[in-house]
Amino acid sequence: MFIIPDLLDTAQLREIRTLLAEARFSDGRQTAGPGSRNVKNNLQGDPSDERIQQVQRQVHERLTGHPQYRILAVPRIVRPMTINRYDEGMFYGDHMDHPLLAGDPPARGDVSTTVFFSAPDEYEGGELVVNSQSGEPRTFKLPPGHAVCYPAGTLHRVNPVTRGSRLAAVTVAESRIQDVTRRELFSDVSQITRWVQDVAADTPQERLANKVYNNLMRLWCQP
Ligand SMILES: O=C(O)CCC(=O)C(=O)O
Ligand SMILES: [Fe+2]
Repeated sequence: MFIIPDLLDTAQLREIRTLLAEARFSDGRQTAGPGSRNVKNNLQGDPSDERIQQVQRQVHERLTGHPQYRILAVPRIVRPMTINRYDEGMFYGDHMDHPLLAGDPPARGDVSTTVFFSAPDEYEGGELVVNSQSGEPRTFKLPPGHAVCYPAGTLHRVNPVTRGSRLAAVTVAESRIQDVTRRELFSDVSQITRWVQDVAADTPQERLANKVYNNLMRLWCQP
């Protein structure tokens, strides 16, 4: 699980909020699977609305190009963003994101992401609660523009919003490395390799670090 601070800057957030103020939203239950239909009560941006498409594209581009996301999620396929809105009384109860993502190309769900658009003081409730591997749940109510990524196989929920409205974008990605422990180890190795490349360019140590990194990639990464 990791946080990407300031994935979106103030100007982008302002533009997104302006677009979403006018955009069409429809009942999120329409896209819920059988396992989550009864616990889902939110609104989703209508993907046929040009304003929604613009927000989807902008956030997707920022996320998929972000160095921290690339290193930590090792994404292969990142699904289009879904724009979620929770007005007063809305929530999304405990559920898991679907392991197989329909679409072209089909993908496996490995890493889920929420990008927060609303400031924490604009709404009450609405926390994203993610059950971690150890069973101790973690609660997120992040500043606008921040993102949180967590393994798609963890149970999570959005608490009922009791005042105001909560806007966020979510997506699920297939990682080049399915196993979460390997993914973390690979991210660590890629970070230390970059550091060695910086401080010890053209040394046997750099060549060794590159070798380990490349061979781990060959061993674990799906092309
Ligand atoms: O809005 C969120 O933060 C997460 C929503 C969610 O879990 C989902 O759309 O699958
Ligand atoms: Fe979810």
